[in-house]
Amino acid sequence: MVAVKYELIKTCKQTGARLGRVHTPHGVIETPAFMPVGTQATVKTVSPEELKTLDAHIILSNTYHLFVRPGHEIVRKAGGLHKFMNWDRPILTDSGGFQVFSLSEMRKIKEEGVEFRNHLNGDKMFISPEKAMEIQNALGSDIMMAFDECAPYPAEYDYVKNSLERTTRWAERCLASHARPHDQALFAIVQGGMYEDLRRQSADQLTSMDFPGYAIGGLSVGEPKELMYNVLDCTVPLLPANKPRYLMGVGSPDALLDGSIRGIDMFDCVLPTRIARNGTTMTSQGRLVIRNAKFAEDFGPLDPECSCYTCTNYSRAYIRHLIKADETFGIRLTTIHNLHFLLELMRGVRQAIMEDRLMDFRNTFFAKYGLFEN
Ligand SMILES: Nc1nc2c(CCc3ccccc3)c3nc[nH]c3cc2c(=O)[nH]1
Ligand SMILES: [Zn+2]
Repeated sequence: MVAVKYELIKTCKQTGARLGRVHTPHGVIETPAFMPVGTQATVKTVSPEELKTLDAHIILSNTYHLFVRPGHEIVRKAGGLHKFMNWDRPILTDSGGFQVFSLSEMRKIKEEGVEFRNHLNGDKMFISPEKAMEIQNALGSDIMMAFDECAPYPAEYDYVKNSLERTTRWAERCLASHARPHDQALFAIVQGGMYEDLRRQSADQLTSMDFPGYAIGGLSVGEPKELMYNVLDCTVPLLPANKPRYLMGVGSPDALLDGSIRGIDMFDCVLPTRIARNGTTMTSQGRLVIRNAKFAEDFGPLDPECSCYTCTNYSRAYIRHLIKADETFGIRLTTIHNLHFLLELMRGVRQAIMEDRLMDFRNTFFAKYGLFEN
């Protein structure tokens, strides 16, 4: 049996969105899906039981972070990441290249791999495609990402072309050093920057190697949203319809909707957990910054339309007090709400695809969501 199998349930008649299921050794992921990020083997401040209550089907973690701390050998000795963090549902791990570039100083890219300094203690370290596979194998993630280079934005055409060709060679090396193809699926990552012909070159080279799933990388790196959508419009059709498509690093509510409409199945984003830590919440009327003085005596729920643990049991005034007092419980409450908000949004997307009304669902959401901003 292969590690990951995609089941296409139906395609929305109004849009290019698909309803599907990704079957993995640790369970099924209903798609389109939002995947919470747990970079250091925890979705910050939230327990696995709470994640199950929120009905998160899969969580993400990071090769780079677990390599530099505590070290992948410790996780391997613990019996793998599922055991280590007490999460028995699917786990996807990123391959580390992106994090090296966003976190560590003095990194050097070579054909062999990437040399960098451990961002915690300055030690010189090295990750190659083979090393990235060894680490993810030790972690035991259900879905591993190929070792790639996410080209910076903006970047020269020639740089992006050389970079995507190296990423393709690295993907071949990942495939060649894949120890457990029956338990762990290896997804390739399409690069090519914002150049349509380079996206096509990257997609054609990688789809010819027949991976069980494909990610679209090199986006959500500071480019304007419409540029991201242009890249999606030219890249998604090049990917096989019978495999999952994962848009890396994308998770704002509007992008989840417009990415789903363009046929993306899996999304990740640190946004819901990251903004929660400074008290910013996503509500049906848009972003609400709970620190704002106007909520000091507001004893209503964060979001009157939300049924999550936070909105059922606590008031804006109380959450504002906790965040102002830097109380961890306040961050737990905003994180639980934000995760519920995005997971609930994707449940709505899946229901709308089932009923062929995703464009209506999107337009209704957009009409309300911007209210708080202006
Ligand atoms: N390997 C890789 N990762 C990316 C991430 C991290 C996603 C991630 C996965 C798992 C855990 C955390 C983050 C990106 N985030 C924003 N844009 C991104 C682009 C890429 C990319 O091109 N390649
Ligand atoms: Zn809520």
